[in-house]
Amino acid sequence: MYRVLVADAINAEGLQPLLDYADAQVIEKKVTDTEVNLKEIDAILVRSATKVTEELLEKMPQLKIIARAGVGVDNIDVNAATKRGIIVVNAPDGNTISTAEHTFAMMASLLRNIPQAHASVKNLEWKRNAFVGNELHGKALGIVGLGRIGAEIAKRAKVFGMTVLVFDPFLTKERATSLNVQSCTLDEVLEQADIITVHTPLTKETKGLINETAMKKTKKGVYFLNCARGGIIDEQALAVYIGNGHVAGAALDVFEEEPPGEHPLLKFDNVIVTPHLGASTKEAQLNVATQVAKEVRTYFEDRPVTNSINLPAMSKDIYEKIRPFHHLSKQLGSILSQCVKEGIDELSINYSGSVTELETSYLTKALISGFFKNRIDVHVNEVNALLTAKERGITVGEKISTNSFGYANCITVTAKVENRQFSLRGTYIDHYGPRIVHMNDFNIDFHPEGNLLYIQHMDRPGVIGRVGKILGDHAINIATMQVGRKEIGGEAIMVLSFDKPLDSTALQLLSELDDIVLMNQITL
Ligand SMILES: NC(=O)C1=CN([C@@H]2O[C@H](COP(=O)(O)OP(=O)(O)OC[C@H]3O[C@@H](n4cnc5c(N)ncnc54)[C@H](O)[C@@H]3O)[C@@H](O)[C@H]2O)C=CC1
Ligand SMILES: O=C(O)C(=O)COP(=O)(O)O
Repeated sequence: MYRVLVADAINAEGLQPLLDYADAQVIEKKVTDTEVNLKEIDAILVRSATKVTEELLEKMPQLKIIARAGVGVDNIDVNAATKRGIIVVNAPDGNTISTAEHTFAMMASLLRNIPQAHASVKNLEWKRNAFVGNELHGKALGIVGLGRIGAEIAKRAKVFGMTVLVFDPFLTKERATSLNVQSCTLDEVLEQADIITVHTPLTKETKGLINETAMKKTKKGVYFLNCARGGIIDEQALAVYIGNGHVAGAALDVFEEEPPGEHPLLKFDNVIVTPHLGASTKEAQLNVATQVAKEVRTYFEDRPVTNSINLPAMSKDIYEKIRPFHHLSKQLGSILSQCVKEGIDELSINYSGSVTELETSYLTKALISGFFKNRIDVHVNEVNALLTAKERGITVGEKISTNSFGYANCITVTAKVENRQFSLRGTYIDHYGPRIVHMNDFNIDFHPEGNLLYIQHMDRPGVIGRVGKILGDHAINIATMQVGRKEIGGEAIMVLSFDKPLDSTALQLLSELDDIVLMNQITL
């Protein structure tokens, strides 16, 4: 039974995919609630209120997936989650329209003094001259960050007869042309725009992007909007520039600290505010809740999630194609780990044939996770595989080659240790399954499943017989046996499979046999 903690106010109807799932128990409580046993939680659903810090993650050893019912993941320590192999997903487009509409409503309100006029009339006043505003029509709107929300705002601004100037370092010419916006530098936006609105995520690069130096470059009478994240526009600088009359007004939905408390910006009449309401519509909340509930359920059902922040995205079709190779990669990693017991310096993975058409980086991560399974205490999966290898000083190399050794597809992995290397090659044959076809320079052919014994020995008469006798004496039934050699009388290998693992006495006797060079029991 999976335990899912819904830690923030998430639309109840949207949670239905999880409530309907027999293998999940949904607990709607805050992380600080003493009734919640954080140690048992497998999945957590949050909005922006709950801060998923490294400290919180330490208290949740079972946690497998963090789902953000919204866009911004700045309240989640994604690096700490990744290190622990915890998948982070969000709902990237469920609240785009709501946030764009809210920003537009704020912009119109700001230029027409609607909140101030509303309060005045409610106060039984009728001051028509006090609230003379400005038209949006004909104004230059500067958009910083032309992603999903920025683009929806640009479309609306065009309909209102505004010129749209955009600063987004990742904006392509094609996208700028198709949205009919002018691609600019940040300075051009600052110098030319009448109204500036920010729509980037909050990152190290965007924190304080609009600071005092930036504000100095703006036109006198400029308006600012922040419906993205507190801190992208430096609050102190804004207060100074509103205070000295350079900035005509600001509309803020978000703050560096939420709620902002006694904030200097709240004292200005020309600063209008909402309590982080961008995504707060029935439609958006239903969208984002449904999206993340489905994602978490998908994850529990062992299918690929779509909107992960720390895993490559994969459609259902692609996943079906990659699935057999994913399994083969894990098995290759696991066999390698059981055959090379010492610490390794390098893992090189070579893909050839049809498998190269797939997302091989995902297979590399699967192979590494198979390698670390049962080797280290940390739970390693595709999320933290590369990071774990790096932390342990293992260099990982991935190559694509044209030689597939006569097979339709091939994955070859070589582990380099100080003075030796060990390689393995696997293939997936349709309607037949995964096969290991090459092991440490020997051709072989076996199914990588169950209890196996790998023996490297001298190719001399009687070796196979002596191995058989020891196993027979211990009443051990050999299920399958494959042999391979390079030349007569040289070294050879055998791979045997059994119904159950060998006991230590049989293993000891086998290892003492003359002519046996290397022996490894493999459990898959
Ligand atoms: N007020 C609210 O309730 C809501 C706020 N948001 C905030 O809005 C942000 C944007 O959301 P979306 O448009 O959905 O995200 P998005 O990922 O589609 O767009 C972000 C854009 O910012 C651009 N960008 C990144 N770094 C930049 C930089 N240094 N300078 C200029 N542009 C940069 C990216 O290229 C991208 O085009 C979210 O990260 C979130 O923090 C989102 C939803 C609701
Ligand atoms: O989706 C986002 O990034 C938002 O800021 C919305 O936040 P919320 O879920 O309303 O707390």
